[in-house]
This record gives sequence, structure tokens and C-alpha cells, in this order.
Amino acid sequence: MTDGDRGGAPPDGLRVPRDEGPGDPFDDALALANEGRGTVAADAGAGGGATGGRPVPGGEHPASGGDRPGAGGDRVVGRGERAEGIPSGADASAAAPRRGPADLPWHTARRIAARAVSGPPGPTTTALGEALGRTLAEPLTALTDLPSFDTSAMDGWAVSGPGPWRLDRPADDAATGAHPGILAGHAPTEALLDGHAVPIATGARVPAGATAVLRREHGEVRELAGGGRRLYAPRLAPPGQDIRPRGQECRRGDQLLAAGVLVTPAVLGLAAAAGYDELTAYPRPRAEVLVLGDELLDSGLPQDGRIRDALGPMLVPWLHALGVEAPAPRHLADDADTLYEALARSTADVVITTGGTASGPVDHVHPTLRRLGAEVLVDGVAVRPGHPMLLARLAPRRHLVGLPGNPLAAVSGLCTLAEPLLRTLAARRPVEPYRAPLAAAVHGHPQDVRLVPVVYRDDERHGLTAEPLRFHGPAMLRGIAAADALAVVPPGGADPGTELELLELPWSAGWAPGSSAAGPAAGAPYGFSGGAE
Ligand SMILES: Nc1nc2c(c(=O)[nH]1)N[C@H]1C(S)=C(S)[C@@H](COP(=O)(O)OP(=O)(O)OC[C@H]3O[C@@H](n4cnc5c(N)ncnc54)[C@H](O)[C@@H]3O)O[C@H]1N2
Ligand code: MOO
Repeated sequence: MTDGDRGGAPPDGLRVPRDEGPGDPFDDALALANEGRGTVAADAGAGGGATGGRPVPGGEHPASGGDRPGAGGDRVVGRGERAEGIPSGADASAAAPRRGPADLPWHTARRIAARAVSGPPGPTTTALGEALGRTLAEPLTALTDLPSFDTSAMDGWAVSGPGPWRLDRPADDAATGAHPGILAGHAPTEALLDGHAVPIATGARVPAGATAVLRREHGEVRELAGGGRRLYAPRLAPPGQDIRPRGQECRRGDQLLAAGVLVTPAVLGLAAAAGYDELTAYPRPRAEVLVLGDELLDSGLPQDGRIRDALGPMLVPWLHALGVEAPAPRHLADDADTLYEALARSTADVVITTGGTASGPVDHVHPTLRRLGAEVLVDGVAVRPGHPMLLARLAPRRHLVGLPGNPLAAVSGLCTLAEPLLRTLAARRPVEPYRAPLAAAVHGHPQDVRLVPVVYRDDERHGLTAEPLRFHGPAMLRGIAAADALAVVPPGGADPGTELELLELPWSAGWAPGSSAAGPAAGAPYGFSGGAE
């Protein structure tokens, strides 16, 4: 199935229940996405666009069956969009405010985002250091035995047979006058004779004939009257003691890690140890952040009704933490043509816009998507904050995630739509939902999921719990900045002790930082130097 296939409109007349059944296929989810509020572009244009196929302020939405042309593959547009030809902003007063019940269920929206692309682009082979944060496209197979030779695990003496031992001096030490013995990195030495010992360092090759390594602190060297030295041990040195035999960890050709594993710092270390100079992995997705809003300042204190841009400084490093390449954010004026140009020219896999998703006079995202002929996959999600978030396909493998301007609403959109899409693009496995009981009650929205910042607490009486934080309003970042995770609070709220799904934040979850290749300096927004909130 191609990406284009996946994005087509649902078969005509398909109706799916709102709750999530097991195995709910993508098409069903997409049908749900468009049920009752999507209409095709041509239809919207002909019908005036103001109300066709989208919810109206009173809460009802027009019946979806009658006004929808039947052919599958029609481009679906979301509610609140204007028909082609109507200037952006011209019908702002008639634009429908966002309403909860028509929004997609939160889990469904995440699934649509995850499946908006069929998979990652083809893998590439890069130098080891460039692979951090990428996903292995091939199994990591040992290119050598590990260890690749019998290795001393301790500083001391390699001994042969039961003691006491006559102490040898390795041939290559003779010239130096020092007696360090066999050091790590040395070429093989001559075989050790039965009843002999030779000094050896941790990591050095154990000579042929050695039966054990005796730790330095366990042996005593005595000078013999007739010259020479003898090594005594108060205890036995059983065969194999403190020798790491060749191939103990793996044999050449053993599979060390499966394809699909995230390249973490530890994976880089293992790959290097196993002989790799390069790794074949899926490329990092490339994102571009467009910050919309004439009211935004990129430095200094808020003044004259203008406020600091909180999203540019937050989103780019957040994307880096998700293993995504993203240059410094671009700040665009509230102008429809500017946004159109930026979207039309962008070559990023995912363009992330902030602001302009609602129905205000300068909210240009929806009209611009229509102008571009984009296919809207998600247009509003039943989640608070952030419900006006959207996902659109600009081209078969290029998408736009529209984040609402309120900063915590933007975080919600990032976690709900951008993260699953980027995860698929990066070939990262979905994370198993993590759950913990709530330490305190959380109020719920009547219909929508709420995402509430929480910190983990661990005490003897309650074990690990998630404690909800204050300052979780849509415009506030004070809670999320202190949080370990976002709790997924079901409609109606949750009592203390209720186990809730938790979305871990990329710096507290298993995401590897992905910024090294992108260059943190390049992504440093505006030379950002401190928090304004
Ligand atoms: N008539 C209605 N109005 C609004 C509705 C609605 O249902 N009906 N929904 C509200 C909700 S919920 C949200 S969220 C916002 C979404 O608005 P936009 O995505 O269009 O964003 P803006 O209007 O541009 O900005 C909203 C708010 O956020 C501030 N903002 C924007 N960008 C930034 C930034 N980079 N850093 C900090 N703050 C930012 C902006 O100044 C506004 O205060 O719509 C509601 N309206
Ligand atoms: O999405 Mo809005 O208020 O829920 O921030």
C-alpha cells in the first residue's frame, strides 16, 4: 500500500463506531476522522464552504451521507476550512469555533498520525558517530569474536599449573630493564611453561600454556638465594580463573542486536567493540518549525501586548530529543502568502507550524492547506489542551502538523500527532504504554482526554505514583517544565490510585538524543539565553 492509498477518503457510506475496537484498521480511523465534518474540496467550493460538511456552532454537524460524493479517493478537507476563492480571514465571523464532540478520539488520532506514512525512507550507511539516535536497518552481527583473544581480567601474573611458580621475564622486556610483564596491546608472547608465571596486565593477551591469572594482591614474590624469583600464592589458582576466554561474549557472526533497535550510546559502543566503522540505519526525519504570530518577540521582555515566542526555543530541541533533524525555527509574519510560500518551498518530511489553527482573522493554516491542495488527515482531536491541532499531507511523503498557538496546547499536539508520525518515519518502535497510579485526583473534561503534566513520586507507603502538577492551563508551561510525563486523563477525570497511561517526555524516556548530526548550534533558537515565562 502506498502512502497515497493510505490517505484516500474512506469508502462511501462507511461508518465506524467511535470507540476503539481491537484491530481498528487505518481506513476505519480515517473514516472516523472525516465522519460528519469532512467534505470534498470540490463540494466545499460549490457549496460555499462556510458550513458544508463541517460542524456548526450549535453542536450538530450536517448529515454526512447526503452531501458527500461517493467516489473513494476524493480529497477530504476538515471542518472550518474555507472554499477555494474565499480570501483568508474574510469569513472569520462565520467560521465555526472548534467543538469537542466532532474531534477525533485521542488514541485514533495518534494511530492515524503513526500510519500517515507507510514506513521510513530507505536506509543509508554512515560513519558510526553519525548513527546515534537512528534505527538499525540491519541486524548488528559480530565481525569478530569478543573478546578476540584470551584476555587477562586482572593485573597480576599468568600462571601455568599449580604453584609455586618460577617467575619469567617476558622476552620483549629484556631490553628495557623494567619488568611490567605482558601489557594490553602487546603482540602474542611465547608459551608459558608448566610451573612458570609471568606478570600480566588487565586486558593483555594470556600466553599459550597459562592456566589461570593470579591477582597481584593474592601473590607474593620471593627472591631465591641462587638468583631468580619465585611466586607463591596462599590459595589455589583454579584453572581459568580471571581469564576471559576468546568468544566469551560472542563469536564472529553472532547476532548482537536485531534490526529495528535504536542506536543509543551503548549500541555505538558495542558496534565499535564488534568491529564496525559504519552502520546502516534509517535516516533521521527532517522537520522544519514555522512559528506564526506577529505578536511574538524573540528576545527581551514582553511589552506593548507582545509576548515572547515560547515555542521556537522549545520545539526544535524537543525534536532533536526525538532523533529528528531540525534547523533553527523560522518566524513567519501573519500573512497567508508568506505561509503559502514557506509551505510550498519546504522540503522537510514534516513541517510543524505553531499558531493559526483556530478561526481568528489571521489564522491562515487551514486556508493555506486548501490553497496547496493538501489532504487533511486529522482536523481537531478530542484532547485538552490542544484540540484544534491538525495533520495534513502536503505531498505523498511530506506532512504538516499544525500545532495550536497556546504553548501547552502545542506540546499536546506535538505528543499526539508529531511524535507518532516522526516515530514511523524514523522506524522507531512504538513504545509500550507506561502506566502508574495517580497520587491525587484529576478533574476531567466531559468528553475529551486531558493531558496533564505529572511528576513521579516514589515512597514506601504508595510505591511509584504520578503526582499531577498545577499550572497546566493551555497557555502555561510552568507545569510541563517541571514534569516527568504527561498523564492521559480519560473523560470524566480520575480518582487517586487510578492507573493512567503516561506519555514520557523524550528526556525522561528511552529516546536517544539525535542532535549531534543536526548540530545543536544550528538549532539553537535565536541565541536563546533564558526563560521568559
Ligand atoms: N472562537 C474560538 N476561538 C478559539 C478556539 C475556539 O474553539 N473557538 N479555540 C481556542 C483554543 S483551544 C486554542 S488552543 C487556540 C488556538 O489558536 P491558534 O492555533 O490559532 O493560535 P493563535 O491564535 O495564533 O495563538 C493562540 C494563543 O497562543 C499564543 N501564542 C501563539 N504562538 C505562540 C508562541 N510561539 N509562543 C507563545 N505564545 C504563543 C498567542 O499569543 C495566543 O495567545 O485558539 C483558541 N481560540
Ligand atoms: O487547545 Mo486550547 O485551549 O485547549 O489550548
